[in-house]
Amino acid sequence: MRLFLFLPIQGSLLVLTSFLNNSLEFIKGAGTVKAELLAAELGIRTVGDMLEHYPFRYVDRSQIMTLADLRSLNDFGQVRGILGPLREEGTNVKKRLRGSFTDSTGSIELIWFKGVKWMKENLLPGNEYMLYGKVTNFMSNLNVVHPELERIIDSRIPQGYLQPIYSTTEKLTKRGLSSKGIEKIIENIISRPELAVEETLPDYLRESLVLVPKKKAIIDIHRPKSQADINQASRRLKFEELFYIQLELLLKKELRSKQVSGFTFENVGDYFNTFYEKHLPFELTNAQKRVLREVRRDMKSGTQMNRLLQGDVGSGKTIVAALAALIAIDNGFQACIMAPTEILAGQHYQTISELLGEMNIKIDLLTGSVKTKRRREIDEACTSGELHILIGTHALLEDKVTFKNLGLAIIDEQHRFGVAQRAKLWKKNTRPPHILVMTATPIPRTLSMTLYGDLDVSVIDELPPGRKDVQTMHVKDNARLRIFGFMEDQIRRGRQIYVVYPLIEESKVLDLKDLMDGYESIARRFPTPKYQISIVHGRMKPADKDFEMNRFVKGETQIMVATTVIEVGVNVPNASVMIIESAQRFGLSQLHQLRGRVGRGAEQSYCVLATDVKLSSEARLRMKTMCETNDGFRIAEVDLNLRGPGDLMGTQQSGIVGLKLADLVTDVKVLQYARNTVMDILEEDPNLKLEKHLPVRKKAIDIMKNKPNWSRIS
Ligand SMILES: Nc1ncnc2c1ncn2[C@@H]1O[C@H](COP(=O)(O)OP(=O)(O)OP(=O)(O)O)[C@@H](O)[C@H]1O
Repeated sequence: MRLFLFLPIQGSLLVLTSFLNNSLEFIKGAGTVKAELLAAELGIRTVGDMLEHYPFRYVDRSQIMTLADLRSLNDFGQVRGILGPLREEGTNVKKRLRGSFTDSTGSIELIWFKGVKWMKENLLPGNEYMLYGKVTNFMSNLNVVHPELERIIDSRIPQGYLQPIYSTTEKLTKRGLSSKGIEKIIENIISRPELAVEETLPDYLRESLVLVPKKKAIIDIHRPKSQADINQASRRLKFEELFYIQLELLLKKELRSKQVSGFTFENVGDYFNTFYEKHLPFELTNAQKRVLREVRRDMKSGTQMNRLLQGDVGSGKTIVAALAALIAIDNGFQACIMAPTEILAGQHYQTISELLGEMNIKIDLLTGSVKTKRRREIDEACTSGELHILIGTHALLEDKVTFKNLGLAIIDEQHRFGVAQRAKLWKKNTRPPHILVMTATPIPRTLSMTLYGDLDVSVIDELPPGRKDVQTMHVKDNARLRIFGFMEDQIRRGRQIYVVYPLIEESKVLDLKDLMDGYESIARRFPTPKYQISIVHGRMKPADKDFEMNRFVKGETQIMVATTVIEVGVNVPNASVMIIESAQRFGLSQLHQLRGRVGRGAEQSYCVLATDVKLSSEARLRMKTMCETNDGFRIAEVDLNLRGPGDLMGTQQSGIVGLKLADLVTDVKVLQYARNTVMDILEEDPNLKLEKHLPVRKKAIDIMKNKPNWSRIS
C-alpha cells in the first residue's frame, strides 16, 4: 500500500484540474469581496468547491398555480400576483415584516422574521412578482413565511425551467449572493470553455452501473433540463461520494492489517477449556458462539484484531469478553477491560471475578479512587505479569500503568472513549494488543458502515432464552398516583424499581433539584422502615455512589432514585420496573439503554415513560416507538431518521456529517453498493495498479496525502 505514495501523478490530469483549482475571485459574478465571503461563510474557495455546492432542491418554474390552489396544496408552489404594502412590526430584537400578496383568487399574508431591513429596501410593493413558498398556519392565520419573490419585469415570466435552489446565508444574501446569485456564478463557471471535469470513476464501472460521466453529472445537477437529468446526476454523484468514503475506510483497514502484525494466539488452552466445560453458568446463545468464533479467528490470524462487538442491551457481551480474555491468558498474555465509569468498571470486575472465581486467575480493579498504596500493588502485579486481567476506567491509560505483555484490550462503550485514547493502549506494548470494542448502542447499518467501516463488526443479535419483552407504557405527569400504586404492587411482589431523572450538563443545579424533589415525594409515599430507597447522582463521591448502588444490588433497598449515571451496564436482574421521569428529554437510544436495565431476569418487567402533558410531535413519536418495540436496531433506525446522523453519538468527529449529497437515511442501497464495489476492486487489484483503475488510484493518492495521521498507523 505504501506504493501509492510513489506513484507518479499524470501530468495531463494536473492540467485538466487546474481550472477547478482557480480561486473564485476571477469568476464573473463573484469578485474579491464575494469570494472572500463565500470562503468565510460556506468554506467555498475554488471553482471546484463552488461546483460541489449542490442545489438542495429545484423549483419547477413551468408550473404556475393560483393562490387558491396553493392554499390547499400543503407544499411549496409558485403563484403570480401583486405584492401589497409592507409594514414593519416589533422592536429591534423581535422585528418582523408583514406584507400581502394578491392574485385573481384572493390574497394572503406574507411574513419575514429575518432579513427584514434588506427585504424592505429591495421589494417594490404594487409590482408584479412570482411568489414561491408554502402556506402555513401561523398564529391562527394562513400565511407564507419567508417567501421567495422574483419580480416579473415587462410582464416577462421567468422561463419555464427547473431552477436550482442553493443554501446560502443571510450575510451572503445581503451581498447579492442569494440562491439566485450563486446560481449565476455557477452558470458562469459551467459556460466557460476551459471547464474540464476529470472523470473519477473507471469507465468500465460507470458502464456496468449505468452512471453518467462526471462532467455531465456536474452540469446536470446545476442546470437540469428535466427531472430525469436530476435523478441521473444525483445518483452518479452520490455513488461517487460514498465510494470514496468507503475506499478510504477500507484502505485504512487494509493498511493496518498489512503493516501492523498482531500477536498470534494459536492455543485455546486449559483456562479456556476448563472454564468452558466446567464453569460456564449457562449455554451460550448461537450468536454468542458465532461472535466468539470470529474473535478467535482474528486472534489467531497473525494480524491485529480490531473488532467492534455490537449487542443490544442485555444480550450477553460480558461472557464473550471473559472468554476472549481467557484465550489471551492461555497464550501467556494479559488482558485489560476498560469501562467509561467507575460504577461500570466495578460491575465488570465483580461479574468477571465471580464468573472466573474457580479459575485461579488474578484479576484486579483500577479506578481513579484507588488509594496510592493499593495502586502501587496493582501496578507492580501488572508490570511483573502476575496479574492476568486488569479492569478499570481510563485510569488504565495513565503512563504509570505498564503491562508485562498486554495481549488483548477490551473497551466497553466505545463512544465515550476517543480514538486517541484507544491509541494510548497500543503504546503500552512493543506491539499493539488485539482490540475488542463493545457497544450496547446498536448502530444502524448505514452508520456502522461509515463510522466503523475500518473495523470488523460482530453482532449479537439474539437475547438469552427466556427473556420477556419489557412492557412499556407512556403516562402523563398527572398520573402520578397511578404510578405510585403500580410501584407499591411491584415491591409487594419482591421486585426492585429504578426511578431515573434526566441529567443535562448545562443545568446541573436544576436537575439535582428535580431529583431531590422526586426523591422526597417518593420517600413520603414509601416511608422507612418498611421501604428503603437508594439515591445516586453525579455530584456524589464515588465511594458514596458505590455504597448506595451496592445496597440496591444486594436487594437491601427496593427503590433506586438516580440520574442517568446508571444508564449503561448496570445489572440487577431482580429490578423489574424502570420509571423514566421527564422522558421527553431523552433521545431514543438513551431511553432504550435505560429500559435495558430491566428485563434482565426471568420476571415480567415494565418501563414507565412519564412525560409532560403537552408534547412535540417528535417526542410523541419517540414515546410511541418505545411502546411498540424492544428491538434496539429498529429503535436506532428511527432515531437516525429523527435526528439525522450528525446528532447521533460519536458521529460528530467522524467527518461523515460533511456529506455533500448522499443521505445515510435514504441512500442505504447506494452505500451498500459502493462498499461492495470498493471491496471487489481491492480484492482484484489491492495496489490499484491496473490501468483501468487509474482514476481510483489517483484519488487514493489524494486521500492519503490529506491524511497525515495515516503514517502513524504503522
Ligand atoms: N447465554 C446466556 N444464557 C442465559 N443468560 C445469559 C446468557 N448470556 C448472558 N446471560 C445473562 O444475561 C445478563 C446480561 O448479560 P450481560 O450483562 O453480559 O449483557 P450485556 O450485553 O453486557 O448488556 P449491557 O450492555 O446492557 O450491559 C446477565 O445476567 C448474564 O448473566
